[in-house]
Amino acid sequence: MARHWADFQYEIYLNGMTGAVPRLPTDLTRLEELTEQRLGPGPVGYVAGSAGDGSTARANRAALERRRIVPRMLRDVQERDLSVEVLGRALPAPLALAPVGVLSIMHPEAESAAARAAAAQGVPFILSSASSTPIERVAEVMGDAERWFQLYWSKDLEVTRSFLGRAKSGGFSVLVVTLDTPLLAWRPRDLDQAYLPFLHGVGTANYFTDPAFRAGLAKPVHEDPNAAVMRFVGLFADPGKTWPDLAFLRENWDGPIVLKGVLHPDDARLAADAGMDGVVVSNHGGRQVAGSIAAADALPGVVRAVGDRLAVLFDSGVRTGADVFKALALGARAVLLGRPYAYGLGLDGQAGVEHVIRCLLAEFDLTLALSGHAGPATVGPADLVEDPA
Ligand SMILES: Cc1cc2nc3c(=O)[nH]c(=O)nc-3n(C[C@H](O)[C@H](O)[C@H](O)COP(=O)(O)O)c2cc1C
Ligand SMILES: CCCCCCC(=O)C(=O)O
Repeated sequence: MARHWADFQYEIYLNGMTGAVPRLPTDLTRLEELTEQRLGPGPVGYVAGSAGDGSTARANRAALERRRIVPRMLRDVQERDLSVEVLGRALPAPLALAPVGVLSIMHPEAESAAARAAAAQGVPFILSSASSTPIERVAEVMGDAERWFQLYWSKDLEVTRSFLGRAKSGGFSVLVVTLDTPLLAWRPRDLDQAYLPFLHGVGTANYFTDPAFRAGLAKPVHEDPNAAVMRFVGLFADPGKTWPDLAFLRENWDGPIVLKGVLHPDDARLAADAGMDGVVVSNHGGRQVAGSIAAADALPGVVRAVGDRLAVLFDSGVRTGADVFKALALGARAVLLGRPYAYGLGLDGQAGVEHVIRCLLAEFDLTLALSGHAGPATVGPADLVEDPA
């Protein structure tokens, strides 16, 4: 019998009989405010902030909220199975943790704690190439759990080659290539505080320990940390890349490749034509193009264009189990979760991330059941209407 994620609610109520209440809120939309109270304004601003006037981040939420579920009754939802197949992998639920860089600003155990939490709950962890923890150290704590690697496609070919090799050796099986960050966007919340973690003593150890990255430095990182930071900022991405360049990645990675940050159906078609295996419909949580289309509004067009050729994943704005349901109804195979798990990490380390995963999936399980579905396979556009308001 498949795991019933909804049982978490009775675990909470039963614990309550001894007077215990959850350490963190079960409504994940409350985590941001709590993190803000507990951690300094710089780190929280970096995580919570977005591009320009914040309109894209707001639009992400509005596009999900505008769509309403129309529940169906009397459909035998006693036994439920949330598992899905994504890119040839059997996942216990349609969820993965999105790549989030420099997690040490949230918690000293950073990516290791988040990866342990994902592994404990059976959810894939997508390690950012801008992580505070080297690939190898994250791999060590993950046992044989599912792990994917996110690549910022560097200007330096040798650094890219080195990352691909290290990720492969560490058992990372899917490559997620982020396309929407060839430059860092205009982010007023960080600018007003003149705070960017990478320039404020929070190194990306993943780069700083990389042999190809270090080979380009005149002095060891500890002797000239500023030079290391400037080399990172100068090469982490490459605004000069174009679609034909994907051939290099296809030749140098033998597992599935997923392009993250696709919003236009034509870009999704180009991804399929380039031999990619999937796309993440995402606007980077509203952190890149202020004024861009909400990710949930872009999803149906991408699904129509390539849903039969590529695995279509989704992120940006997912905060509730109902959001996961809505993304699937719009055609996503699975969703990635960003900020909420970073807040969970900041508030309670590994336990906080596990709490976030369990709350989200319990609520998703209940949303499915209460809407008349025993699993993700039967969820579709007919389950949603657009709120006219
Ligand atoms: C603090 C922070 C750092 C991020 N770092 C990365 C990164 O290193 N690589 C990447 O592809 N996306 C990165 N993202 C974007 C996430 O992967 C994801 O697309 C986004 O957070 C989803 O939106 P949500 O936060 O509303 O769930 C980052 C997001 C945040 C909030
Ligand atoms: C100058 C390095 C920027 C890394 C971007 C990390 C990220 O994806 C985000 O902040 O969003």
